[in-house]
Order: sequence, then structure tokens, then C-alpha cells
Amino acid sequence: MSLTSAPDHPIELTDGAVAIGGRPVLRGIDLTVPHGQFVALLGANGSGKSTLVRALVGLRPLTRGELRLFGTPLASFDAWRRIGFVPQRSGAASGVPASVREVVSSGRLTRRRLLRPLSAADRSAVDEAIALVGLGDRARDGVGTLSGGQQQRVLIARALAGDPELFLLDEPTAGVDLHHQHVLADALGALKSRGTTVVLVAHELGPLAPLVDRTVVMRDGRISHDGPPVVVPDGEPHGPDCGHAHAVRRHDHVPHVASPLERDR
Ligand SMILES: Nc1ncnc2c1ncn2[C@@H]1O[C@H](COP(=O)(O)OP(=O)(O)OP(=O)(O)O)[C@@H](O)[C@H]1O
Repeated sequence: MSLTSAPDHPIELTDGAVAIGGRPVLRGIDLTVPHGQFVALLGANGSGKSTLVRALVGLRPLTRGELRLFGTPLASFDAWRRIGFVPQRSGAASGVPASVREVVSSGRLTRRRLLRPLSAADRSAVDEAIALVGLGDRARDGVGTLSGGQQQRVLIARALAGDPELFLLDEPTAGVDLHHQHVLADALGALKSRGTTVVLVAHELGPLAPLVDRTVVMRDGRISHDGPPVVVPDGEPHGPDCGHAHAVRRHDHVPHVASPLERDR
């Protein structure tokens, strides 16, 4: 907690806007995420989910609005070790031969003093992260020998090893088989029980659904729904929020529809 009474929410974005190449991509985004909340960011292709999470970690500059991370304006925020970010799948192999253990260990770099060997606490955090994503038997293997889905899990383990207080993941389940979606759900469930704040971009929640406290749905660069997830038995709308629940399902699966805010694919 900060010494003042100002809130220190992990994320507080007010009237956020992003333009790419002069074209508005996000507009009028108000998003406050309190400690310990598990937020799913949903929406059709091109609706702005990735741009929003990238803006939230300072990778996309805001053209308007204010972003505070843990109560500190982005411009003066420097506690990046409190934040873990797993980008959309790009592969953990960069051409440099490195083992799973080495890549995951790099997630501890901000936690230890430069050029110091890994401490026992570092090593156990690395082992725990590798086990959590189900790669214990591949720890010594080169990341280049792993499948795309396994490389994604290496990146997740690297972020987990840093023991972040705020963890953002962009489509971690894309192209991942059901068994490994359950592995990921277990890993994120363990984080959630530690009180970690999670923001997750997804098309399909699948096994992650029970973890979600709040769904934010993007549409054409704006937030079109923000509220608690609603359980919809047998695919039927249910309860007073059924319209929204149905909308979430439909957005989750809508085919790509061209709009002025969508990129060519
Ligand atoms: N690097 C870029 N260059 C140009 N336009 C971009 C770029 N990145 C995003 N955009 C634009 O921003 C819009 C939002 O893209 P974004 O990737 O944030 O959407 P998304 O909801 O994450 O989509 P998806 O589910 O397909 O990943 C796109 O329609 C695209 O036009």
C-alpha cells in the first residue's frame, strides 16, 4: 500500500486512447483493475484486445488519457518486476540456443542483483514455474526443440518465475490442446490463490472460465461490456444479465467482420 490514501490499484486507465499510424484503434477506455481480480478481455478479431494489453504495460503509447500502475503514473513507474507480461504467441526460441531452464531463469533477472548466481530461492521459483506449466521433464531441452504451444508455456513460466503481482497474458490458450489448457488453468489458479491480479486476453475461455471474476468485452476499439461473468447453462441465456451473457458468447465466436477499425487479415 502507498503511504497516502490514494488507491494503488494495479491498473487504473482513464479515458485511454491509442492511435496506430494516425488511425484510432482504442477510444474512451476506462478500466480499473483492483488487487487480486482475474479479468478476461474478450472480443472479436481486431477489436483492440492486444492493443489494450500492450498499452497497459507501456508498449503502446496513449494518445489520450492517463494510465496509473500500482497508483503511479506510467511516466514515473519503474517497478516493472511487479508485472509479468506474456505477449501473443511468438515463440520463445530467438535463434540463441537456450534450454527451458535458462529461459525461465531469465525471468528472475529483475529479482536478483546483476551477475550474482541464482540463489536457492531463485532456483526453487524457477523449478516451481517449470513444473506449474507441465514442462518438468523438458527443463534441460533446448527451447528450439519444443512445439509452438510448449514454447508459449516456457514464456508463461518465465513470467511466473518473476512472481509478478500483476500478470497479463495475450491469448495464452490460442492453439493449445485441451489438456494443456487445463495445465494452464491450474497454473493461473495457483497464482490467483496467491492473490495475483490477472488480465487475460482470450477468444475461448474453456477451462479458464471458473477463474474469471470479471469479463471486459471489446468492440471496435471500445469497451462494450464490463461486468461479472454469467454462467449460461446449456448455452441458454439465463438470469437478469442474460443479454450480456449471450453477447459475451457471441462476441467470443463472431467471425471477422470488416470495420473501419479492423486491420486486413
Ligand atoms: N502494428 C499494427 N499496425 C497497424 N495497425 C494495427 C497494428 N496493431 C493493431 N492494429 C490495428 O488495431 C486494431 C486492433 O488490433 P488488436 O490486435 O489490438 O485486436 P485484437 O482484438 O487483439 O485482435 P485479435 O483477436 O485478432 O488478436 C486492428 O484492427 C488493427 O487495425
